[in-house]
Amino acid sequence: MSKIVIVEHPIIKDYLSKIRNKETNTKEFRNAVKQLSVLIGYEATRNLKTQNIKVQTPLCMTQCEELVNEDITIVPILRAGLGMLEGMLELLPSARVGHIGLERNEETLKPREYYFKMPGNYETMQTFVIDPMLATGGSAVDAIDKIKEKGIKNITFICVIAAPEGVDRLKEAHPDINIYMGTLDDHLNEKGYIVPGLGDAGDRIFGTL
Ligand SMILES: O=P(O)(O)OC[C@H]1O[C@H](OP(=O)(O)OP(=O)(O)O)[C@H](O)[C@@H]1O
Ligand SMILES: O=c1cc[nH]c(=O)[nH]1
Ligand SMILES: [Mg+2]
Repeated sequence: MSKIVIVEHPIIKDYLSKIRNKETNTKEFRNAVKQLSVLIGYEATRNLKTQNIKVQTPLCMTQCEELVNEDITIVPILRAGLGMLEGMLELLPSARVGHIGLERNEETLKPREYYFKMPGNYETMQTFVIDPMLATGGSAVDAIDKIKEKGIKNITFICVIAAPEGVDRLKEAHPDINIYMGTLDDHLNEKGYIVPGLGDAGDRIFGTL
């Protein structure tokens, strides 16, 4: 069963109000998405393994914990997922990066794949798939289908805003995937946009309005 986590925090709420606001410019929008990625990603990486190490402080030897050097890959769904990459790499600076290019057809709302590149060691790899928006869920389901085809099993999906329709579709298609989000919105409109949402995340991150 999928674990569905809405990461509740006053700083997340504050950044969400910035990205929802249609007056927020590209620079501020990009920065807010990056900060949200760090805050949501922090929670999504809570179960990473640590190992004991001894550290000499200026006063004495002490027992500490460091991250186990696991094979971690962050997978942004292009384009908008790229807006979350910098924040995730701040948390996991040694992670590798895979890319999946998907674009929703405005009429059918079905995603079209135009790029796919994943680093190797699929059996042991732990992946974090990132995309600010989970709307119908079509893009996330397709991206995770493709990742699983490579034999990758350990997958977490992280988004900023999700619609109930997308969460239901993703957890039904991939019940083994945990989903982390900054907020769960109300519904999708007739054009497949999340309401209240923020509009088109890719356009707002890259200034292609
Ligand atoms: O859940 P879904 O209904 O599939 O919608 C969500 C997808 O739509 C957006 O990407 P878009 O297709 O606009 O591409 P872009 O990132 O290049 O703007 C968003 O970043 C997701 O990938
Ligand atoms: O509201 C939405 C839905 C899909 N993609 C977006 O960027 N925004
Ligand atoms: Mg878009």
